[in-house]
Amino acid sequence: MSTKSLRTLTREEVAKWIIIDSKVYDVTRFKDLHPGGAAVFLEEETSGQDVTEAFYGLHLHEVLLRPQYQRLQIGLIEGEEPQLHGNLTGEVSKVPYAEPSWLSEGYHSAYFKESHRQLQKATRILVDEIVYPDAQAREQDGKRPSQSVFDRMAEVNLHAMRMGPGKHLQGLSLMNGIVTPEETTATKTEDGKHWIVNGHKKWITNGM
Ligand code: HEM
Repeated sequence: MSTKSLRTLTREEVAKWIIIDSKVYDVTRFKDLHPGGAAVFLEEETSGQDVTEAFYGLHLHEVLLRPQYQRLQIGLIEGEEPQLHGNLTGEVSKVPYAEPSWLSEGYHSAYFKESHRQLQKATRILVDEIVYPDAQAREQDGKRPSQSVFDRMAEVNLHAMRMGPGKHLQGLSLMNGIVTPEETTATKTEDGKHWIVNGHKKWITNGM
């Protein structure tokens, strides 16, 4: 007979485990705190079962990424790999209408060029990697956003860009040089009758 000491489990305990995308969660203690009620975990088709479909029908993937729920995971089903991932860093969401149309696949815009896409992507990476994790952690401890987040935003001159176009952008490297601030000049012709405008006009009220 094997001498390996095994943990003794009650049938009730095992029934409190559920599988979501190959990950095993122990919801014994959590069940009474569950916003959707404890009853869902006691049903025959939930307790001890693979509830991936039911879970994703009622929750966002992000729920499982919250630290207090990550802690509920006690294991992984042998030989299986989780298949469902949230948004990858910097990627555009594939959820219909979750993104502005100019970012969606197959959409061509007369206004947005490659440089706009590069700026959008770099900004999203910064938000995904620096801003979002800090926001989640501050949500937990109730403290103010970390100074390091503001510093990283300032490094790429994000604060300056958020103030819109203007002189304050002159000479700055924006988002590590992805965007170059343009200077528009207006000089009078020699006869003083006309203006010569150099640069790009981005907005024309009433199209006039
Ligand atoms: C580890 C497992 C689970 C966790 C961490 C969890 C967490 C949560 C959270 C945080 C909410 C609040 C709403 C939200 O933020 O989305 C919620 C709501 C809910 N959950 Fe769960 N849940 C789990 C499993 C399940 C399962 C297996 C079912 C059913 C089969 C279920 C059914 C519901 C229902 C019915 C609601 C209420 C939805 C509403 O009011 O619109 N949950 N759950």
